[in-house]
Amino acid sequence: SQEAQRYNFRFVRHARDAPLVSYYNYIIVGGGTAGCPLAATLSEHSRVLLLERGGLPYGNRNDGVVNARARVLGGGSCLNAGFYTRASSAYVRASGWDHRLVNASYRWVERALVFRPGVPRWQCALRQGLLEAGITPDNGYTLEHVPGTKIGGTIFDRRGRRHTAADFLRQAHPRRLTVFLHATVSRILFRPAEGLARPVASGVVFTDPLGVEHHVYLRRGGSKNEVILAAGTLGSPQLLMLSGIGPRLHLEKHGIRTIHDQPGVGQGVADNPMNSVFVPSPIPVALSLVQVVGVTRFGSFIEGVSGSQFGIPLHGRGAARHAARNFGMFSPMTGQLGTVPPRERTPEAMRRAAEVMRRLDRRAFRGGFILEKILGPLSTGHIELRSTDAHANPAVTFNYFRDPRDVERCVRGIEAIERVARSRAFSRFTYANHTAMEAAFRRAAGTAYFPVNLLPRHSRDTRPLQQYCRETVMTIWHYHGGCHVGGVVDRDYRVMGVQGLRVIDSSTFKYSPGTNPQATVMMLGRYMGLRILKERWIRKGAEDKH
Ligand SMILES: Cc1cc2nc3c(=O)[nH]c(=O)nc-3n(C[C@H](O)[C@H](O)[C@H](O)COP(=O)(O)OP(=O)(O)OC[C@H]3O[C@@H](n4cnc5c(N)ncnc54)[C@H](O)[C@@H]3O)c2cc1C
Repeated sequence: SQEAQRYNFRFVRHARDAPLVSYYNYIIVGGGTAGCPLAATLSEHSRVLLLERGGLPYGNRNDGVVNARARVLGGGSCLNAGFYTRASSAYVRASGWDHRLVNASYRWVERALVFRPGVPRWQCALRQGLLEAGITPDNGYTLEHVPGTKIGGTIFDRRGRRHTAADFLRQAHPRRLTVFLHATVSRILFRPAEGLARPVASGVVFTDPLGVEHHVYLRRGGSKNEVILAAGTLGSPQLLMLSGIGPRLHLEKHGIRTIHDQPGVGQGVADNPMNSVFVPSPIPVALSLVQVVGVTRFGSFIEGVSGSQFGIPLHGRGAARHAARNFGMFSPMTGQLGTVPPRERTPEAMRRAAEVMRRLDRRAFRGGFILEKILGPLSTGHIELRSTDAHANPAVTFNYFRDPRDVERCVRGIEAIERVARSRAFSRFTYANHTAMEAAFRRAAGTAYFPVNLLPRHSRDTRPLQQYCRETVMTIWHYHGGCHVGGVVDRDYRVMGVQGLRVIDSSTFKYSPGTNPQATVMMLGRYMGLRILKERWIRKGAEDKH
């Protein structure tokens, strides 16, 4: 695309043009939120290959809880809500990170793609409502994670244009970095270590869209050369297992030869439950994604998105025809709240879903969501292979709300949302006469046909808010874990029990950092890139002296 050309991305190529065999100092699997800053940083001094199964983001306009993950250069940063906010200093301390280097890495990220949002009225009302609801102090605009209410950063610029982790590649060394797109890595290669018990990663195999296998090896002679997985929470544990690193019994079930029996791979994955309340507005509401957050002291973070009728012209000719086909964020076809499961999206299912939506009162689409995400969470699950095909999604179980403390956090979050919705500050965006509005909605074809997840109803809890939390749980797409620090990787993100292999992405987190994770995922890519380069040069200096 023109944009890619403007950025001078001559090092980005299609996998079908890749040689069948090639050699690099670092092979990074996954050009996502962590992989791009990592590749840009490592290319400052070494030959780096970045392999991404998706395509370019530029020029592209377009358990029962339905979820999504990215397949594009830039990863999750290409489809997320764009909110940018750092981890708390307690999180940084607990992670054993170097505070100074963390701050320098956050600043590097922020110089490249973080903006201060222009806050529309609905978000201003949310902010004031949060303060009225007692989520204080008012911290103004800040990227820091602090209790109270604040405006955070965004990766959308003032013109509303999204910037993504792929933008970091503008800072890469253009002759030291090679990126292959549409390159799906199917396994990591190992060679037996001479005289050592631990197997050594020696390269990877990837397939191009024609199904041709390409082998990439680490250059020999450099003991610091490495394969680094940055394939995300679902991708990295999957690839470790496909390569023989994981729970032995599970690998044997799929006929995979065990390279290293590692029971922690795929364990401890978590997805912060998100529950939201749609607040219908008597007046049209401008589109806004997350800009404001209330950081409560009871372990719940409150945010909002508004103007869900985006894509529907509010006035003018063609508005009705357009509205009949487009439900914006609710769209069964494309919207993040589309509730027809991806595999069931047949034309007939889509037609039925659209029909139900068409019967709803148009006013049902005017307003905004106030949502809450819980800290942690304490409920965790696991990832398992479904097959040995690297293109197939693994099976993921998050066990939402298994730990009752998660439910209580949700309940307190929903109570806070109710206070915000009833606040004086929010009054122009809510109906004074709630009962009349509810009756209008009930008449309009019934929202019962409009579930937000595929979970059974009324199964566990009879207390109304607890039940509301369980029944309306969605994802906020902040899933993490599966390759925990201390379980699968050590504090330097090296996979324990093997050599020459690290994992650097959201799969290493035990808890989701800050209120929203992308800032820290990007920071980690830069931070670990700098640390790996430093290790390399210290080592090289020592070797040069001998
Ligand atoms: C809809 C949505 C909304 C969100 N909103 C926000 C928000 O507002 N603020 C925020 O902070 N966070 C948000 N997040 C979360 C945030 O975007 C993620 O936590 C983050 O992107 C995870 O980064 P990652 O590097 O771990 O994985 P990813 O960014 O997903 O990168 C993994 C990459 O690896 C590639 N890959 C996987 N397997 C292979 C393979 N075998 N071979 C080659 N390539 C492979 C994938 O295609 C992908 O590009 C949101 C996420 C989503 C999905």
